[in-house]
Amino acid sequence: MSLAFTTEKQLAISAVRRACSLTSSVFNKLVKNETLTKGDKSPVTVADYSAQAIIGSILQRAFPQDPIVGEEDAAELRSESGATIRDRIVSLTNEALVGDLGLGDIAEWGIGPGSEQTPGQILDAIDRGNYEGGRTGRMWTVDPIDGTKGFLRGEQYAVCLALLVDAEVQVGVLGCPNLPVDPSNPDGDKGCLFVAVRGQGAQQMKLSGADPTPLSMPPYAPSTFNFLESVEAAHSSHSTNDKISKLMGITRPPIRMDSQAKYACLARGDGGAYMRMPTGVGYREKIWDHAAGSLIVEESGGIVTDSRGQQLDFGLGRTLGENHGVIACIKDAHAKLLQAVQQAVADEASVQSKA
Ligand SMILES: Nc1ncnc2c1ncn2[C@@H]1O[C@H](COP(=O)(O)O)[C@@H](O)[C@H]1OP(=O)(O)O
Ligand SMILES: [Mg+2]
Ligand SMILES: [Mg+2]
Ligand SMILES: [Mg+2]
Repeated sequence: MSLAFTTEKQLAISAVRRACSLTSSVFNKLVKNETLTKGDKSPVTVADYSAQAIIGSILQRAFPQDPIVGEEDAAELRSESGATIRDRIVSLTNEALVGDLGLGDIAEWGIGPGSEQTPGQILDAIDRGNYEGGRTGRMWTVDPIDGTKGFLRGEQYAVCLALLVDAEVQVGVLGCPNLPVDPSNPDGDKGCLFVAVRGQGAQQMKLSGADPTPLSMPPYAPSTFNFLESVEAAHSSHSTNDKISKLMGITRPPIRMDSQAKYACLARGDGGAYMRMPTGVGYREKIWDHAAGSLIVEESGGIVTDSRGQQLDFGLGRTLGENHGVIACIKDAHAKLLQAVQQAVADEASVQSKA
């Protein structure tokens, strides 16, 4: 019997790997005027656009019927002021597309020597990410660089791609170019790829595709349990985590890291929970920030819910809807953690109502 989603899994690995080699090489060459600030004040670089163009272009060739919910769009690049950055993105994308075929790559996906695209095709590949999402059918979701701030600091970031079918994540891939392959040797080789298919487990491999190893989360051990959380205090509430941590009796400090690399690290046994509690500014979490990572954690034996204990709903459109936070955790610690979360949320609400 052939396994479900074999082609989709291989394609997602190939696309993410190609995008990762681009982001790594751009990091070393990035110049100041290659970073723009978007309407919401967040940064976006030529690497974000080019990585989305690569993934969009490969998906277009392999699965032309599948819509894509992607973080970036090409509107700015189509404007007159976007000409310089557009030319750079076109040449970076083509450089990456024509790179030699690697393990599992298929030339029919529009990669390898001779696969150049026109500027118009490259902008269209980025704009394929404009799909609004929804509850039914197949769709991909892509975050070409998750944790752009981490990328710019030379720290953690992730290239993220997931396939959803009827609002359920079926395939998830995270490429983490700056993540140590062996967590016990932080100064050793860097560059990991994490992949999961629903019902088939999760694996870590090197970015080259070599050395696939199954992931399985360790059982709950109170003495080593701690939180993974954002570096940026504006993205999730450090102070709420601190209260939850005290209620749980956790003594180890949190591990701060940008991007969905937190899901990947949790899946391979770091910390014990990835906590993303809202900061109260009305921000809605995006589906591309959680689809791949949540499946990787679930397929490694973990559990992912919001702060009410409910499953994340990927069928609401481009966002996860009203923000009740995200809690990804070792399965047998989840009930205890949820109790502490609800206590902390109730305490915060009562302090606010008295203020
Ligand atoms: N106010 C906010 N609350 C939560 N997440 C945010 C907020 N602003 C931006 N983000 C998103 O958080 C993600 C990074 O998370 P982390 O802090 O865990 O690394 C990015 O996708 C980033 O979006 P963007 O890509 O638009 O910058
Ligand atoms: Mg961004
Ligand atoms: Mg991003
Ligand atoms: Mg993101």
